[in-house]
Amino acid sequence: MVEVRVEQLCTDPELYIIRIDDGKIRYFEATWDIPEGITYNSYLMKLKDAVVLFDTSKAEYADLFMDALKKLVDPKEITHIIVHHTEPDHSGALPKVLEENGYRAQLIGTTFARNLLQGFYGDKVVENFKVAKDGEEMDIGGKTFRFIAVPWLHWPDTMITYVVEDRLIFSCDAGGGYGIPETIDDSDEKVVEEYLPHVTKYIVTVIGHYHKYIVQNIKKLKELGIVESARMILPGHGLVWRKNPVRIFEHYERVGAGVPTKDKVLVIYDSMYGFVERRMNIVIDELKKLGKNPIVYRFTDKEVPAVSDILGEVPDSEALIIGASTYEADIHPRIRYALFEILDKANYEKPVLVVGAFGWGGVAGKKIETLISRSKFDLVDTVESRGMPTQEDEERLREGVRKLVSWIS
Ligand SMILES: Cc1cc2nc3c(=O)[nH]c(=O)nc-3n(C[C@H](O)[C@H](O)[C@H](O)COP(=O)(O)O)c2cc1C
Repeated sequence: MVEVRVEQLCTDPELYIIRIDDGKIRYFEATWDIPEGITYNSYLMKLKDAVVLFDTSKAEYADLFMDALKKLVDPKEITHIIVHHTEPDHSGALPKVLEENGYRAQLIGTTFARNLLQGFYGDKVVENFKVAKDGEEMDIGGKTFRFIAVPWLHWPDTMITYVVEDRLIFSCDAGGGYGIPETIDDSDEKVVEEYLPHVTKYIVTVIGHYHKYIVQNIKKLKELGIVESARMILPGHGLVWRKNPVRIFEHYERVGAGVPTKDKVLVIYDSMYGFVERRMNIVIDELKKLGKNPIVYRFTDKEVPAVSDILGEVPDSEALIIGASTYEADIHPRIRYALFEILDKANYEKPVLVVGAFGWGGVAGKKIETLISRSKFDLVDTVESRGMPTQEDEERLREGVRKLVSWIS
């Protein structure tokens, strides 16, 4: 189901959110399973002699968006449209808004944003585009709007807006998450607790490839002194942060840095006929004996977990154990894909134990070893053997887990 929510966030300045709750989407960016859905947040600020729109929505929901917008303002009255990020989940409805606005509004964004919009929607859309330089300030409707570039959060075009007098941070993708929270803001702790894992999953799947920029850009914002004193952080997805605005960026920092949750070990494996699974049961048993908390994802002939969920588990794991069978002289395809995405999106300095099973010649273990050695992960050991695990295999597997655990502590 798709719904639109419009709420006034504050009276001074007069600020509204237009939130499209997309419960229809299944695969964000045509890749990431999100049964939890997503919201696209746009904001409207009415000032003395200016009406400012911050981002829009997806093209698919342009009519829904326009109907909601028209309840707040005549589109012709919009004087400025701030484009923080041009990915079409935020810019898709822009051509429609401009059409109904009669192309009167000035667009504000980075040079990259200008070029991307032109590529997506043509020349007319960028006819009245003002390029904002990093740190540049503009007086709009009697308020100081400061534009701060945050490249790679999540594209090269991305910037945030800080409204100086009101200490408001419009952060677009930075500070966003998957899910359709019941509330608009972070006032309900239960809602926040349920939402934060969706934020982690969003960070890894969407921005994970650039996760070093998360830490860098949030450091930059902190050094500018705008985070600690922010009255609200208003992202392009998910909750608005006003009870505790710093919390969302602290969460982003923790995910970006891969800060572990004590004792959490992520265990991923495939098993076609149960041989890898027998090994993983030994591994899980040993982990539990050592007081660890294994979080297990298995690919079998009955279960196929979403890789997006697996990715969301990586940043706060202390370590990973990957089990794979050899499949046509390669890594089993499900683990190959999951591993490829982990190494691309969730590449952290964390120890890894590799477990393998084969029929006639082990290849998966060696291939995983090579991939791990080229990543930030640290290979602790590879325990690979043929068919049914023997007593000796069991001892090697338990020893491998002990090595992994001593690596963590
Ligand atoms: C389609 C298929 C391809 C396989 N390819 C290989 C291979 O190239 N080399 C090999 O040593 N074993 C191969 N095997 C055997 C498996 O690696 C072996 O049976 C392993 O123990 C499977 O563990 P599992 O039942 O937990 O998946 C293959 C098995 C299947 C079903």
